[in-house]
Amino acid sequence: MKPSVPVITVTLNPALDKTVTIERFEYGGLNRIKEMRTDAGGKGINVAKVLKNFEVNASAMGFAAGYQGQVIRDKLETLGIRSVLTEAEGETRVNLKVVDESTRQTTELNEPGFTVDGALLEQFQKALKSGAEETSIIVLGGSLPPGTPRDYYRSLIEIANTQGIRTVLDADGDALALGIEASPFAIKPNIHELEALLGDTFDSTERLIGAARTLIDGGIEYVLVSMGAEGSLLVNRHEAVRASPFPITPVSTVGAGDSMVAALVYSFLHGKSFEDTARWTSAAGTITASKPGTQVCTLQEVEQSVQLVELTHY
Ligand SMILES: Nc1ncnc2c1ncn2[C@@H]1O[C@H](COP(=O)(O)OP(=O)(O)OP(=O)(O)O)[C@@H](O)[C@H]1O
Ligand SMILES: O=P(O)(O)OC[C@@]1(O)O[C@H](CO)[C@@H](O)[C@@H]1O
Repeated sequence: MKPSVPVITVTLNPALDKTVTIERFEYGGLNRIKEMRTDAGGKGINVAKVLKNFEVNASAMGFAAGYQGQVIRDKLETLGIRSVLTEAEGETRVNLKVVDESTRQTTELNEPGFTVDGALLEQFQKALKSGAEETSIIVLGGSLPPGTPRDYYRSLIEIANTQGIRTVLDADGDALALGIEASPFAIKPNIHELEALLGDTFDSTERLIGAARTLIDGGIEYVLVSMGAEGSLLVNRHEAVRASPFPITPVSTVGAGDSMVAALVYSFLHGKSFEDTARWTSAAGTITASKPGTQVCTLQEVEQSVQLVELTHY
């Protein structure tokens, strides 16, 4: 019997994340690297890593190319994550994450990635359709590789909708703007992505809730907005809760947003209350922000800290 796979994550543009730590980053100067690590990255892949830690069976689908693509597959296999990454031509990107120890800030340098063609994209749609037969949630995350039509997420969400599968979209720019036209079940923009999407700035929680409700009126069920150290806001048609993270020493915030997406999926699968969902997503993001490289939170760490998240109801 085939094992049931409740979640598929889609990463069309994966990356080998190379995180370098520098004592004090000097723009325009010579910077000596103190520590370095590489992780399998890309938003959907990070979500799959967290779900693995949360004991949820997930399949990481998408593309990969060349030597770096194989490194990613091998790393996922070592982590015990099932991956179905269709081979593309060229080479998978290396995304450089520079952690400045003095400011605790991370600067990200993301490559565009390999180029894909129409035939490969069509093949992927078919693979997703048949792979999703036993799936209840599909997560679509990250940038689209060059050659991908900007409305590709919309087409994948439409496929999921016709199969009665819930979707969570975490993208920015046109990929997000066009993707939401198909009414994904949930989205997780950060505040900057949301402001860019709606062409406005939101200087109060009330205004932010109003913006989220505009999207909900368009057919999305849940909007989770992340705001870095300022925490997050979870909104649906009836409720809105702001979550303030517990104090941490940020080490590398890369993957923090993806950990929130994974906790959102986990909360949906376990039928958690709206309030608990706000706690779980916040705790997951916060713990990952306190870890080096693209390393992510564990189930035990999140369970131990959910009660430390402070909630404000609106
Ligand atoms: N400096 C910080 N201190 C405490 N918590 C943080 C900090 N930075 C991030 N977090 C936690 O991580 C969550 C997600 O952060 P952020 O809004 O930066 O996500 P993001 O931009 O989607 O990140 P990424 O795309 O790199 O995964 C926040 O809601 C918060 O809980
Ligand atoms: O360039 P994209 O696809 O928008 O984002 C890719 C990326 O920055 O997102 C993840 C963190 O969320 C990293 O693992 C990866 O390098």
